[in-house]
Amino acid sequence: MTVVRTPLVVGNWKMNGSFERNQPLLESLLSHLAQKRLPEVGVCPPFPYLAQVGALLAETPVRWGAQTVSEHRGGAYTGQVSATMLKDLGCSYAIVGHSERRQYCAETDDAVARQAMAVLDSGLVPIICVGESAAEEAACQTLAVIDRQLAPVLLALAGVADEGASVVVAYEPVWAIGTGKTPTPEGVQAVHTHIRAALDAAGLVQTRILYGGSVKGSNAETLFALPDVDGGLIGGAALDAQDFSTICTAAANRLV
Ligand SMILES: O=C(CO)COP(=O)(O)O
Repeated sequence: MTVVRTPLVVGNWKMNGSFERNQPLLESLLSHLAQKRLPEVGVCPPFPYLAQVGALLAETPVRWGAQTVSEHRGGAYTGQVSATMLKDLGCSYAIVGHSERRQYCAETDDAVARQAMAVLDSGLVPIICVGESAAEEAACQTLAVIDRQLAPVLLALAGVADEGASVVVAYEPVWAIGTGKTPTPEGVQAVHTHIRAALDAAGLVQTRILYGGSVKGSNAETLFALPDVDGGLIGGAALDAQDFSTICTAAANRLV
């Protein structure tokens, strides 16, 4: 049986944007995307801009989501935002376990798995990030690190395997983020093959695997032509409407 996975491109704005800059960026993006064959496309601005972005993107093909989320459902967790609140804001996605959160906010593999389940339980799609550091890559630990990061997620998802289409995994080598460096296409494919096998073994055949880390308009086509790359998670290039739209169009080549 051939499994069809809709290609997906998500822009992670990180801690960038302002009310003033968001509107022209999105208007320009929408005009670049108009009349194009599109994959599924989303943007994840900082929390304060979700309502603005949601209002600008309502009735357009572009969806929106958050960059992190609480693992808790509600209550005395000062400063945290729950998945149901994101749902109220019209979000489609929440990124969890981004390496910047693992690094700067000490998020653990188990906490990331709990966040992913909170997102899933609220009817949103978790985009679960995994990836090795430069030191881990140099020590040939890439696959071991990814297995360790994915293990609690796969355990938590064991009971909800039929929700595979509602889960996304993003492979982001930490050393490729914001550096202009990317693994070779063979290197990307090797890791994606490994993740694909782990997901398939867990019954998550519909789960999409994105690549992230210095994706640009200039390399997107090569990366998205790889058999197990279902799209991309884009940082810096998502802040440039033209570059981001080129990346989106490259992913549309995967549409069947
Ligand atoms: O971290 C990333 C997306 O989540 C990737 O960032 P860059 O595309 O800027 O390398």
